[in-house]
Amino acid sequence: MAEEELEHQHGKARVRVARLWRSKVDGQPHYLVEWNVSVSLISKVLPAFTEGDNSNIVATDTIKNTVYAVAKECTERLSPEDYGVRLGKHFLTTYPEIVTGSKITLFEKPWERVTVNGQLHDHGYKLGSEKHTVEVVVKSDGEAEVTSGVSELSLLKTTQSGFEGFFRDKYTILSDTRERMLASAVRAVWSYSTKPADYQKTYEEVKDVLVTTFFGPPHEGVYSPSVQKTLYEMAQAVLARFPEIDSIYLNMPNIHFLPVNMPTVGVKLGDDVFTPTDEPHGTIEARLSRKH
Ligand SMILES: O=c1[nH]c(=O)c2[nH]c(=O)[nH]c2[nH]1
Repeated sequence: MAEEELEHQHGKARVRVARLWRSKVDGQPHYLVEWNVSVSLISKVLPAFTEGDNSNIVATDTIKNTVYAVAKECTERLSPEDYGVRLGKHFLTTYPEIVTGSKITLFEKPWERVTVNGQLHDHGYKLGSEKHTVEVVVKSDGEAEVTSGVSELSLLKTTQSGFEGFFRDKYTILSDTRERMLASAVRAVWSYSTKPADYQKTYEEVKDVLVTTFFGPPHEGVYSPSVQKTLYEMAQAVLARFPEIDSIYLNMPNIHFLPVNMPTVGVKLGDDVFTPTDEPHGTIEARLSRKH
């Protein structure tokens, strides 16, 4: 056989990790980052390719867990660059006989602290990605029926959320909790009984009422016992504030941030390292209308 050369690498791509730094002092803000991390290792595993000898493979599952474990070890807030350097070096120092190089690529999701009543919220975050949506239907009488809405209003709070006391049967695994992350990409659509003075201003104000009700006051927040209850309170707040709105539909996926649990390396369930997941997600929706 002709001489050959095999260049190879392996790793794990698109590991999503959310790192939450809870304040050491009560009543101080929480800091959250969400990173999407890919790792590729250059290592001495030629026999794995040529002979089926796996003995030197650092499993890609182990690589994924390392992303979480190193995030956990970062006890102080740090930049994605500093995290990347720490993670990349970790593989060379942990497996000096095997790993000869590492490449880390990552991006940070642009979660920003939300402003409520003119103040930065202690545990509320938002992605600046929402869209103002409109539907206009013109009937044969020439009248225009306008519905306004907002979509992709991505909100996340790092505490003041729980879910407990739900129906249990043999298929139920979920534990009760009074401490979890709550994230949603809110879609709202509302209709008017009378034309508002200013559609744009009403849109901004409805959005503000939705956001303020979701998060509660800037420091203490407000406890959410479920997405359902929070959705209802958001809809009620809009109808209470805007007499010209006669109905509002809210669609609030429950976007799960699953606590990572790796007791062997000190990563404890529900603590400060999470896997954000897009799918599957809970779907919770309702319409609240005034009774005429
Ligand atoms: O707020 C929630 N509502 C649910 O209906 C539900 N179901 C679930 O598994 N988690 C949650 N959370």
